[in-house]
Amino acid sequence: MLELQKKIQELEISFQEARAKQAVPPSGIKRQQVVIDKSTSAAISTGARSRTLCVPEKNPSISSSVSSKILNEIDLLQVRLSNVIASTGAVVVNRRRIGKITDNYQEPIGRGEFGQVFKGTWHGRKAAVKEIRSPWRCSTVVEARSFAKMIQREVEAFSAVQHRNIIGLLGLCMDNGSSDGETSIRVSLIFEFANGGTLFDCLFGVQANNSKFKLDVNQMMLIARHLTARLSIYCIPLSRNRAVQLWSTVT
Ligand SMILES: Nc1ncnc2c1ncn2[C@@H]1O[C@H](COP(=O)(O)OP(=O)(O)OP(=O)(O)O)[C@@H](O)[C@H]1O
Repeated sequence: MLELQKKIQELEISFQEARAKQAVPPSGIKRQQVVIDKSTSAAISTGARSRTLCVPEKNPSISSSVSSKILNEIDLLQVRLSNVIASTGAVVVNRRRIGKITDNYQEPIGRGEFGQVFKGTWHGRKAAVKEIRSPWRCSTVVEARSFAKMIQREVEAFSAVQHRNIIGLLGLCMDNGSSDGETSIRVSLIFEFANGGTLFDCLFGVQANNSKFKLDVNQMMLIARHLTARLSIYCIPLSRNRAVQLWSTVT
């Protein structure tokens, strides 16, 4: 009996020692906690480290598969956009070409809801390059898809409405603007340059009192007729101050 009690005591002691070892991590891991940074935490984080650094725990296998799905979305969008613009004469160019066209983004000329517009030169003529980045880091496939849909709608609208009074889409560039290991989508749209500014500016804004661009009632009616005739065919909703090429109509 005594023998059995001794054995049970020994077992309890070794069990407690084993529990104590599990609770205290080895010193090597403690040192790693100090040097760990946000960018590497996804690959090697444990619950304890994440709490120490307030970095949300990520499952490395899930995030890398999401990333590759987002990259697939980008590829798919590129194919879809190439198809959309195929019949318009617009072309797909690479990022280096955009740098050349805008002279490395030297001259910003405006800002819209989704990004900046830069002045550029396209085959010897003035152009405007609209830079659109996904407004959020596309960290989920759903986010990437919804951004891709928005871009596709914009490009489809410009490709469908081709008229001398509406600026034409000349080309586009699309790539993955990833940084810090996070994926974002970057799109550049190259447009004809609208010398007359926006239609809104011509009717009500800064251009309205400029004798070169000031419109009389007949010209306003003509523009309205041209626009409505074209838009009634396509029924595409355009934003209020969409840049409209008034140059040819006014001069
Ligand atoms: N083709 C162009 N030629 C000359 N200037 C342009 C052209 N496109 C845009 N701009 C300038 O850049 C500004 C921002 O244009 P952008 O199209 O981004 O804005 P937006 O009409 O508010 O569009 P969105 O709502 O889609 O962002 C315009 O107000 C205009 O001054």
